[in-house]
Amino acid sequence: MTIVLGAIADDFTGATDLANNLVRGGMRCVQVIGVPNTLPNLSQVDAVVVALKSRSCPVDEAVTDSLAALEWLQEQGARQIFFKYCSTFDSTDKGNIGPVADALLERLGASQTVMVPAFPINGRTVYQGHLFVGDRLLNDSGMQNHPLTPMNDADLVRVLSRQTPHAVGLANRATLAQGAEATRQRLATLAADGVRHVICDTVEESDLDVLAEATVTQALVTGGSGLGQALPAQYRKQGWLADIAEPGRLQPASGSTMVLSGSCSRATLAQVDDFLARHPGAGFALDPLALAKDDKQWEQALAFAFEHLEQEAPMLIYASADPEKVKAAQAELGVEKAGFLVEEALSQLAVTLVTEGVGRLLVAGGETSGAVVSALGIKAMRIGEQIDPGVPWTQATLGQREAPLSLALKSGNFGGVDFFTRAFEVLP
Ligand SMILES: Nc1ncnc2c1ncn2[C@@H]1O[C@H](COP(=O)(O)OP(=O)(O)OP(=O)(O)O)[C@@H](O)[C@H]1O
Ligand SMILES: O=C(O)[C@@H](O)C(=O)CO
Repeated sequence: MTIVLGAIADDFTGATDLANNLVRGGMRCVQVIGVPNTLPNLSQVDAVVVALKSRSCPVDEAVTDSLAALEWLQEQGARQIFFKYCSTFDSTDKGNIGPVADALLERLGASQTVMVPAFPINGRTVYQGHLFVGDRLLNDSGMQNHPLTPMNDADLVRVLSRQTPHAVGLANRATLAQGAEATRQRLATLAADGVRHVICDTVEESDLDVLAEATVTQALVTGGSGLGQALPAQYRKQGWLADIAEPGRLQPASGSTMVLSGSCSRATLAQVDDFLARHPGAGFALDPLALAKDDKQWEQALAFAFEHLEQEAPMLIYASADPEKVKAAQAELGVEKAGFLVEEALSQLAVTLVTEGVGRLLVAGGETSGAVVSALGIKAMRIGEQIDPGVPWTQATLGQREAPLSLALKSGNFGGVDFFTRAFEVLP
């Protein structure tokens, strides 16, 4: 039994986002953390998403890890490879989207791939190659303040051209409106002209269906999870998928609840405020400047958490802060150290508190989720019910727990304003 789709995700929340859409498309999907040391049982699996922490690491590391994931997915017989990155194209002029896509194409012996970041249901659209978040251009959406990958240019052809030596082209909406065959022709014409990466307009969900039909036989596709919601139907048309599988049912959740947030996105800041308004006194703020001095603040956070564990009360521990505070910490500590201090503190709190009884854990932020999940030693996750578009509940088996850990990894920009409260209400 071979798998149909093998996906390589550049962060952990993006991995669960894509896995969620594949499951909602009727595929049996498993998410693994990194390349597995031991082969999981894939006999009843149609798609595997390999979650990496390769979005903001050095380019060479991102390429090496992505190629290792590709090799493993090819060994599982994947018919198509999907490189999943952020719907807001989170990257810098160094990469890592361009260099990783180039390396995957070269290893696959392919000459072209499509770049489809859009996820219209969550307000991510592309028009004439320009990325919008809602009605704002990317560089005016708040993503210009991202702590690690500030996005200051919405023109994706220009952005990607700074990351790769190869030609970047555009398949615009006028082409997509003519249907899948016209889109295929456009891609072929661009390929004949040596264009290796094609940014694809996407304004409505129907554009994703056209792109999925036009690219289902391409060795590599890349983008956000939106394309992942359209591809399963095309796999069925190809005869690669037998039936529509029901979403996996998670086991009943158990243990105390906890929210950890390292995301500084506008959406997450609003979710933090909403939680604190609903649960006065249930939040503890971490500050990287304090964390840099000594262990005092971390110990205070732990004491806060133990107090709430005893009361079985909801709790939020967060470093989420407005751009001015983030920039001040980065100015004093450096971007990388500030980020590391927060990720380290949150991940170590997660390890201690899961051992002490937390069984329902919500983590906000992709890099933050990567640090927490890796510190917990999680190797694979089952995908459950969707909470909001792009964010499902998942479950993972941990050595130290009899019952599985219920885990929601929330992409920074996703989820309704009441997400930190409502997520636990929809958990089975
Ligand atoms: N107060 C702070 N000062 C400086 N850096 C911070 C602060 N709080 C969080 N960070 C860092 O900012 C980064 C946030 O990235 P993360 O990917 O976790 O969130 P996000 O980008 O909003 O989520 P996503 O990637 O899912 O969109 C992390 O490295 C985190 O450690
Ligand atoms: O596509 C998105 O926006 C998310 O899945 C993501 O990548 C968050 O890091």
